[in-house]
Amino acid sequence: MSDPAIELRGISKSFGAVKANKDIAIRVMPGTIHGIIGENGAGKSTLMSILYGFYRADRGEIFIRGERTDIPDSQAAIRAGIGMVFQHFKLVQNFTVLENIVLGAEEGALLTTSLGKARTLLKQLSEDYELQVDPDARIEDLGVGMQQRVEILKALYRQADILILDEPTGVLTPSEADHLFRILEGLKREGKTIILITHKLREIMEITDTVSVMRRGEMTATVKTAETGPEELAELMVGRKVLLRVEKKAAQPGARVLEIEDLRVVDGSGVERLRGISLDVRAGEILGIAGVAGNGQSELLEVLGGMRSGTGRVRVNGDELDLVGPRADARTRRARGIAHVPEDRQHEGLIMDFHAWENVAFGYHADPAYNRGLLMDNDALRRDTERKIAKFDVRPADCWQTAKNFSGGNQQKIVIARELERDPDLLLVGQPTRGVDIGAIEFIHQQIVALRDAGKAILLVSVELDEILSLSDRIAVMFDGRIMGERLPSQTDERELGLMMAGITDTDRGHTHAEVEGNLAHVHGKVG
Ligand SMILES: Nc1ncnc2c1ncn2[C@@H]1O[C@H](COP(=O)(O)OP(=O)(O)OP(=O)(O)O)[C@@H](O)[C@H]1O
Repeated sequence: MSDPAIELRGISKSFGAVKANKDIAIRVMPGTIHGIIGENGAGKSTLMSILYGFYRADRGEIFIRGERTDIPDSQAAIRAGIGMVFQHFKLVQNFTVLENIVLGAEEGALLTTSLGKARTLLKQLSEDYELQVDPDARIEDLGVGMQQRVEILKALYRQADILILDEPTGVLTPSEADHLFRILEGLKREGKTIILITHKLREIMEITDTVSVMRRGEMTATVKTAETGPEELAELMVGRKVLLRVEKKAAQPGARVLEIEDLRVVDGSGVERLRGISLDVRAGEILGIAGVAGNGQSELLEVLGGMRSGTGRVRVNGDELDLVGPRADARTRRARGIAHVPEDRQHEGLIMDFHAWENVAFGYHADPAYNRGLLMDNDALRRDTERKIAKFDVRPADCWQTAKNFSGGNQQKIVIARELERDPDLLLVGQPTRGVDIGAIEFIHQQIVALRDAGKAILLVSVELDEILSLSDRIAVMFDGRIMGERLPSQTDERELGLMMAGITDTDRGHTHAEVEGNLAHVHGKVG
């Protein structure tokens, strides 16, 4: 039997008191796709960062193709044939594809000669692996799916034969994700080794050969994918049975809480992002907005949350909201009973250098419960944060930890805890479970349903059709700044929603698959 492509022995890494990796052992065989799953904060990204030379392990050894290898930095990882495709791409936005690919891998002083050679090699790689991209396109003009292809090409150009992908499908449309999987299968056939980190068990079942489970810093199990199933994996990850479907009673919709008429938003470059949205959400109801990212869903949440201005009419509990001017801000919205979980937690949901408790305190400054005369009652705020952190199982449960040092999923839990615990009349929630593990997804979904059952109105935006279909009482599909139509979850399916998301309605069915793909590519091209 051949040596493992990667073998880690006894890898440990601590950040202060947090033991992110404890005595990890794993063997990844060449020519296989090896999945790594685990709860938020289990230590997956830390382990991959050690393998890619971003962090140094406190202890332990790395063997690449049977040879003990020291990986002090990412140059050493690249020399060892390891490539990494990040969640947040590291491409230079105003460079072309070709320039990005050669960047850092230039051969000599004469960049022009190497650009010529690079172009030939790039063309070859694109053909071999179904990774077509225009070498002269600027990154800023490409959609996320294309940018990801560039990242993969960049690794292949550097002759990586081990590829690490950290949650690669989080930002992709379903058809882009399918394409990515075909690429990964192709790479595997060529003998490459792939490590795939994902929270989506469906992807693990579909594409991996072997799957390893991390739990609280330890590698707790490695199983053959063919010999397991989603329920068993969920239990291995979380240590208990997890409900993979949302359990909820039929909705009991009451009065209209949110009423929107002809809402329009024009962005900074004069492009109309919302082109006359009309919809309403009742008390005790979840309205899900399905759509490919970039079709106006973000602008909808932002204008309702008081983060950008618009025109049209919006009423909450019968009272008109200002859409421009000083009273169109987030603070006024909060006072009107609106809570907002923004889609982009790192930029809009949290201040990354602030402590957890300070982040949980946002928006509560005017609350008499936390005021002591003219000053904030910080002790009361911290006690309150401790309660919320415990309830939402944020790990580590430390209100003095800075936001940036929590794992991605735990950052999301902090924002969700803050906003859901406001007990709002209207909850605006964007991508509530992005990057969140299945145990936490179950919990967050239960909390959203509980809020609905308490008679609150919920406007949910998600690119995950599963989530939209299982949580929503009604679904509206957005395309190109408009509502394409509404459906009841029981009367539709992923296929119909997928077509509507590509701008195709019942009346113009009969489009070919290529036209739908073309439409989607068009949407992406515009979004960049
Ligand atoms: N630079 C850092 N400083 C302090 N603590 C850190 C740092 N990086 C990670 N941690 C902690 O190490 C633990 C493991 O985090 P890691 O990001 O590896 O988890 P993960 O399994 O990738 O989680 P997720 O699924 O949420 O991305 C967490 O408790 C996290 O808070």
